[in-house]
Amino acid sequence: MASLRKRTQAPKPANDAKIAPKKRPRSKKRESEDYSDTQCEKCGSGEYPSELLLCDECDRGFHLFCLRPVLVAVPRGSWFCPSCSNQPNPPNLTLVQTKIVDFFRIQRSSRPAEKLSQECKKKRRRTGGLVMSKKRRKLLPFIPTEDSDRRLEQMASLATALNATGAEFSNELTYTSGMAPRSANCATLERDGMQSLETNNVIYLGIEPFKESTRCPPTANNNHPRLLTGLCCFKGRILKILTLQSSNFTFEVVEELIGLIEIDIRVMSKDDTETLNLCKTMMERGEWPPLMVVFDPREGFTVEADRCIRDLTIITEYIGDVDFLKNREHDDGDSMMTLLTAADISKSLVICPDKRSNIARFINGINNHVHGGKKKQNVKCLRFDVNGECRVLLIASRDIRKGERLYYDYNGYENEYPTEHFV
Ligand SMILES: C[S@@+](CC[C@H](N)C(=O)[O-])C[C@H]1O[C@@H](n2cnc3c(N)ncnc32)[C@H](O)[C@@H]1O
Repeated sequence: MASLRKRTQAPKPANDAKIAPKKRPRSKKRESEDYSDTQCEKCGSGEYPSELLLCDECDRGFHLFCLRPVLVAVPRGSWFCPSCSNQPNPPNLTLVQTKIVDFFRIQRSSRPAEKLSQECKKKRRRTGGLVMSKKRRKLLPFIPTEDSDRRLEQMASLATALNATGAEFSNELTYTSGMAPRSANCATLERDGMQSLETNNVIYLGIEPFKESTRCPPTANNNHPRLLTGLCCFKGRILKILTLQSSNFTFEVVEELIGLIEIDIRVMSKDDTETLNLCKTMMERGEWPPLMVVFDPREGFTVEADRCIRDLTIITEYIGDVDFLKNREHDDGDSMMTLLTAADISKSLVICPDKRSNIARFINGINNHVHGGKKKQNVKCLRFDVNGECRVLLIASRDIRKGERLYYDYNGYENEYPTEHFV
């Protein structure tokens, strides 16, 4: 089975075996040839042969990690090196802006865009300014750039990146025949419990050990059947709940979660759902998040903040075709995202943004293997239960300066996504 390289915030599925990338399988006529002395054209070394990729045209070798941008998996099908492929590098970043409105299917609204901006600011005022305990902080809507010409440039940059990668724009998860139906996206199936935007559950990830059966903590919502399994915090300790009986409020702790050093405190409420909907409505009307897609020779496409963005601001939802994980075991896409990790692995879902997507798939990842990699992180990837369906959001995890590049951790609880060669 090919290695399934996907970004995920969920624990690694039990049957998802990790296999190092293999040397590219050669076509039959080359079967007899000896490649043992192949060297990488970039670094000149023949080391790490399992990461050496051979060009199907010139037969020269390239380490996956020496390519720019870095390749994280051996591509399926033919692969041509930079000189044999016709792809310009960097790609041409010009796009006729008159087509932008059609490209993004912007609605010509009877309600002026400024009105939405005001609504958005009013909402921020309600939550901003106050000194609140961290667990009461709410998600914030993004604030679009005021200059409409600049917004067009932002949209053009995304349209260009989407065109270059052959993807169509979409701002909603898509359910296509032959893939997972919408009914498969059922948050109750989530193995580790989801946070509901409808409830007030507080999820903490921490480092303290704990092992015993105990009374249900007040933070767990006993009326909520979705939380029969999940994580919760009790007196500062992190518990993974196996059973939660609403009659006597007891639960069994199956696992202590040690080593999840990220302290993550979120209160989800109806307000957050409203905020998410506001962001979507703004985008439908051309009130765009202040983000610019740029091309970097080392990182490929990457996303920059085009104005300052405050901590906890919704940056974007992760969008693409929803499919069963089992259908994607041989997919070499580097942008697959976990949507649902079900106890029954055949029901687990992923988001595949290769055909339809938005700006989320161009946001780059931190290097999990270098000291200071985490410092670059300014975005968090969070999964939510929104009205019974799983959704993935990218949210600012601190204040972000104008011009700063956005990065998040492609690996949640495991290090399945290979980031060791990331800048
Ligand atoms: C989800 S895509 C992100 C967008 C991508 N840069 C592109 O051009 O389409 C993930 C891929 O981006 C590249 N990438 C992401 N983060 C990176 C980093 N910090 N350094 C170098 N390459 C990175 C890797 O090639 C990875 O396979």
